[in-house]
Amino acid sequence: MATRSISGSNRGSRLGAGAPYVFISLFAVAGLAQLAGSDLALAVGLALFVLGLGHGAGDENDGELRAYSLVLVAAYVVTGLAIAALYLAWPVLGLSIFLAFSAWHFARSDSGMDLLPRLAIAGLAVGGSALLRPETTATVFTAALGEAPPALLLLLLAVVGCAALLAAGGSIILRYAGAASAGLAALACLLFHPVLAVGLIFFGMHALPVQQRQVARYGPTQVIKAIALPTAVATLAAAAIALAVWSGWLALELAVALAFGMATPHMLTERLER
Ligand SMILES: CC1=C(/C=C/C(C)=C/C=C/C(C)=C/C=O)C(C)(C)CCC1
Repeated sequence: MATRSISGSNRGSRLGAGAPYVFISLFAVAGLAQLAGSDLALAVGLALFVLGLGHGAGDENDGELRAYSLVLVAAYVVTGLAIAALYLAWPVLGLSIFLAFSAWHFARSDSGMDLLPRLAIAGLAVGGSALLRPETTATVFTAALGEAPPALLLLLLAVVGCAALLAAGGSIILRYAGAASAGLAALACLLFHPVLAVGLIFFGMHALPVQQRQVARYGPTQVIKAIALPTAVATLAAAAIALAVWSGWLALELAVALAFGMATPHMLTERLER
């Protein structure tokens, strides 16, 4: 599948590009969840986001992966809460900024893929569902925002999705490394509930390849030492938030604000050692 790199941009591991089998297995699980109904699709989609938390739980800078210091943890949480507050004050602006950061973050993710498929995957993650499943996407955004999203935002996302679809097609024709993944990302957006499609792209094409690269570069012991505690805390927090929303204790908008807020410092600080 990932047969050739013409850009020469693939340093080190090509796991992300060369592991479509992992992704195909995940895709099959997602397909079963989708067939079982939208509740399970949503649950599996959210679970995939939680499974990917570890890729950003360590402080990876200056060619090293270490545990976050207490000062950095405090700065991270304060920044995350400030962004969550911003999102609650201006949800549409907050969502737009979050999606823009996410696209940038996915596009530069060190997944062993060439640039065009990486751009395709990034564009599909934020705009693929708006293009291919517009009604469900509008419903999900309405629930997340607490208000209907502006038509202009949905249109812009669909345009991004369209460009990304073309980039995925181009990647396949030109047989870039990562083309198979880009094609599967497009298929996911077409076939799956938006949260499941984006969860699959996030975990299978971003978090997992990044984590695999970390293990290859620093060794499993170093990775576990750096990420175990924050991953456990973040996973417990995510489970507590999900439970609180499910039992009606926490408004969904607040949970989404916390999720977007806590993901943003990671996108801003991670240099991915390029
Ligand atoms: C488009 C779209 C979504 C986008 C989610 C994104 C873009 C998440 C990005 C997460 C990142 C980048 C985490 C850090 O590494 C939602 C909210 C699931 C709702 C359904 C449609």
